[in-house]
Amino acid sequence: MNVKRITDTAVEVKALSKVYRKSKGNDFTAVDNVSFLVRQGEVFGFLGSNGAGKTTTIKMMCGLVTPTAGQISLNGCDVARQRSEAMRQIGVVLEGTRNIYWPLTAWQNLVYFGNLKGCSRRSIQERGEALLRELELWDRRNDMVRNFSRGMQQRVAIACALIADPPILVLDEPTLGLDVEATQIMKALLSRLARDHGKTVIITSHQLDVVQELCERIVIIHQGKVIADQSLAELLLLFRRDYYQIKVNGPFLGYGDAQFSQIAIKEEQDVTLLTGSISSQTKLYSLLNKIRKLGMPLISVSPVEPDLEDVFLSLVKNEKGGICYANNQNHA
Ligand SMILES: Nc1ncnc2c1ncn2[C@@H]1O[C@H](COP(=O)(O)OP(=O)(O)OP(=O)(O)O)[C@@H](O)[C@H]1O
Repeated sequence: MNVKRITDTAVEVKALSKVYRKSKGNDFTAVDNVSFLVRQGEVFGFLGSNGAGKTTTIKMMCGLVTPTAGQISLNGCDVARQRSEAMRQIGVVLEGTRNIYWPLTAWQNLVYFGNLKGCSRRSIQERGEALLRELELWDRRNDMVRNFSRGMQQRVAIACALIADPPILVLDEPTLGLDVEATQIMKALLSRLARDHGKTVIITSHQLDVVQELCERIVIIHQGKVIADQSLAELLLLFRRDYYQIKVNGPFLGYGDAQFSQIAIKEEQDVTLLTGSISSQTKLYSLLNKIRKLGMPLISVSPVEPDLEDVFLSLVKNEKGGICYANNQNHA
């Protein structure tokens, strides 16, 4: 049992915490006792609202931030104690930073990062060509990346992260700022990397439709703590029985009313859609009563299948945080 778990696990994050020391003792806990596993070869989603602690966790995984407590192991190599071996396991593309050099060509970037990671000249030539062909950039290899579209720059960054052939690839917001076509290309690429090349792909994203399409398993963190750790299928089932959509005519008139605090509100042309987890008939009738009192004409009430965005909002909006804690770490 143990052996299977060790060989199957690509990333093990155990009781990880990060406290940022601030002046006058105002310390801030960005990551709070976080544990999760990522299996080899899976596409894994690491989700959370702004400021939840995702980037801090990822930076600890790739050795850029030192944890206050806890351990991270990458394919069995401890990031703190076997640093160089652990770093050989992982390629990272961080969001909001220049992961590649804009005045260099795509090819020069690959050579630069290949050298930095200690790859031989031959392996840079062979792997660099294979990567650029796979990412459909071979014909543009001699163009400066400054002149590339954002989607192409993102693909060059992924090629550079993969030049030393690490088994784990971590991508922070891989589809941010990409148009529909570039997003499709990126999604297909990430699926292929896991399916055909056996890579473990970890992504963070606020684009939950992308995550829903790609990821087999998902961890959600909120205020530094894990609030869900499930397969996508299990997450989607969490609120299935008590998820309703209420359709009313006209604009929403209940902003600021606490009764709607956990309901997603979407105004669409002449109608408003109120969607959320309504866990009892009493709550449903009380909500309908409120809608009547506010003078919003009711069109329909129907049970709906929640998507990942609905589930995410229900978990994160839950005032008690953690009450919906959904955990399934049984990977054996
Ligand atoms: N170097 C730092 N010093 C102090 N606080 C920091 C530092 N880096 C991050 N934080 C704080 O830690 C918290 C978590 O930040 P982090 O960047 O990990 O969140 P995130 O989940 O990646 O958010 P986003 O989705 O907005 O990128 C935030 O409140 C942030 O302000």
